[in-house]
Amino acid sequence: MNPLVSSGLAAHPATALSVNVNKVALLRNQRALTIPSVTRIAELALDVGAHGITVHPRPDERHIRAADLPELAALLAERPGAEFNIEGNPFHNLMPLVRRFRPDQCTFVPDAVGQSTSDHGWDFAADGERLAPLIAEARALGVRVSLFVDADPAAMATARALGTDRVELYTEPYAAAHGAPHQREVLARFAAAANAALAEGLGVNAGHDLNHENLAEFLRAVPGVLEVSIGHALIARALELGIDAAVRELLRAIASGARG
Ligand SMILES: CC(=O)[C@@H](O)[C@H](O)COP(=O)(O)O
Ligand SMILES: NCC(=O)COP(=O)(O)O
Repeated sequence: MNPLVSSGLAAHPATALSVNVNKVALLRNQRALTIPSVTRIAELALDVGAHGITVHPRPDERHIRAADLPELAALLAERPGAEFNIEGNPFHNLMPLVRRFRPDQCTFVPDAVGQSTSDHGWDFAADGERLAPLIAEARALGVRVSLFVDADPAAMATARALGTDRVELYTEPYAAAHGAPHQREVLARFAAAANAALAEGLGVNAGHDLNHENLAEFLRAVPGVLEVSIGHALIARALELGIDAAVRELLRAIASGARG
């Protein structure tokens, strides 16, 4: 049963929380040591109710390394229902990892090799033709595919035609608008994009710069969000509160958003 429901945090199955552990690896990589342990933090997050773990092993291995994935995959394999989501650019280093680890989900992100962080969704006019066979390959391996997209309702029919299972709405524009006068307008755009995706039969994920302060409002305004992946702000909060409390804080925000 969904931990949110079993824990009483939600009256019904709600949006799943996937904890992104990139920033644990970023800190670990500053020394030739094994602490903080990416796998241990992932384990603690799952223990307190996170639905899954997300990693974004970038080609330069600035944080998550390919060597981190076997232990994480083994941890998740021990947890029935817990999901492993591997993000990356399928034209760079992602596909060999998808083929080897066959995660529950892979999220195709159009980042350039040296890009400082993810900051835009796919340009299907430019890349759609190259994406389609890779989407088909991942799905044939039994891996759900999610495409990282901007909140553009007009792009959802193309996303569907490319064969993806889900889209992940890039939420930094919402996070940047949170609390500002134009927040309502920005949320309306995200709601329109989510409704367009749902109308195409796509699942809706969301992520980037979501946090305990902005998450509930997002979920109240944007329909059908199956999964949020949250990393940077969660790990920052965990430095203050501890990982248990930081994850529980987000689970409460999800439950609050689900209640409307
Ligand atoms: C795709 C996305 O928005 C994030 O999942 C991404 O993993 C952030 O990457 P960094 O942690 O390297 O900023
Ligand atoms: N896909 C978004 C993600 O995994 C984490 O993004 P962030 O919370 O680190 O901005």
